[in-house]
Amino acid sequence: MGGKAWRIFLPRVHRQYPNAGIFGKTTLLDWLNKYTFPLEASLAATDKAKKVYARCIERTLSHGTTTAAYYATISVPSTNLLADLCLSYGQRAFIGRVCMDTDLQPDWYRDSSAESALADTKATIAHIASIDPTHSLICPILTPRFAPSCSSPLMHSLGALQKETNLPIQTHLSENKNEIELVKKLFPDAASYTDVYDSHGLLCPKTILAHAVHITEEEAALIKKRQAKISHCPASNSAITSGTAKVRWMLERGLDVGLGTDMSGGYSASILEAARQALLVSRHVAMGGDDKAKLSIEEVLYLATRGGAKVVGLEDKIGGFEVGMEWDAQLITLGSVDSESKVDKGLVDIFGWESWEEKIAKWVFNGDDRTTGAVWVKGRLVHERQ
Ligand SMILES: O=c1[nH]c(=O)c2nc[nH]c2[nH]1
Repeated sequence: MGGKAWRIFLPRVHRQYPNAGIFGKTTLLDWLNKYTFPLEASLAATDKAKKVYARCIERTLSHGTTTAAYYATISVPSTNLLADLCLSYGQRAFIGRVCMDTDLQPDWYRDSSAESALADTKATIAHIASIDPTHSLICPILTPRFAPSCSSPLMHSLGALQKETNLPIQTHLSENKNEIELVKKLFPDAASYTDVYDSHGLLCPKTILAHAVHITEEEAALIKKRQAKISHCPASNSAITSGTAKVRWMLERGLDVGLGTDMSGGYSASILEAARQALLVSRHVAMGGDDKAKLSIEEVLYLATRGGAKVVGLEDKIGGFEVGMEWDAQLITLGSVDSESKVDKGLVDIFGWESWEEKIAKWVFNGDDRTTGAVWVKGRLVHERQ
């Protein structure tokens, strides 16, 4: 496979990158309080944020991630810094200044009001307009963290801003059962968790809903009707014990699904790892009695490439090799075992008798950043393995 190129996208990353792998036995709500809010708050210090974000971008590029949707933090300077860094490294990115104004989060890490959250969101939008006016590489993304984090006025104002600007939106949906119970308590009049977003004008074709592990038939129908998109985050869903999302079930209902690493709920910066985990989680769903739930290698690679491109609304530009698309690609190099059984430097042992499909399968299960030789975004070489 050396000399061939393959594309990979990453529709979702968090700013909690330094916590990758640190989650203990927590689940979503205690994980947020114990690990996530303290780290995010600390990134208001721009020298620390610079170190963290630069490494995160280098790391995701080294794994072949040409496009990322980032949840930054509530801090405008450090969110703007993330946008600057993505632009200078050449990574295509959606940059979200996180909105969260309720007392779910501690007073030392939350927006002081819906008005200030909106004003700070606009400040980041203005900054990105100043560095990339046509959003050719960097685009703002409206980011209400999740329903329990946001007051109704804040969600309404972000819904109105979306209508005014046509910018994309990202948020979390139905990740964990305790979270769903909390949403029911906080929004007793809503028909469902998904309906909370819909009734605030936040569900549209440009909405990326992360997780959606426990959505009901009615919620799937509403997501389909609004043409909102789903980011499946299998590593995170397992790591913080959220549940097994039923991706086959989503696809059968015509939903658009891509993959997310969701660091640091997820432990890895690699979208290839997310593809692997999506395949394995689908087998856990199958073990629950639905054998057709299993996803194939082709299907998880679709989710990681064209699926992800559609989730971020760039399916006409990236995700495939059609004439007229932009050159976002990675070069993948496998190993080879020679006749004396000496192994070359490659990571994946190819003996020479494997079919093309078998080589791809070996790569999916055994590859990592060492098999990513080079990465291009919009034709620019943004990573080369030394
Ligand atoms: O995976 C997640 N990461 C987060 O930061 C978050 N916040 C709310 N819900 C969340 N889920």
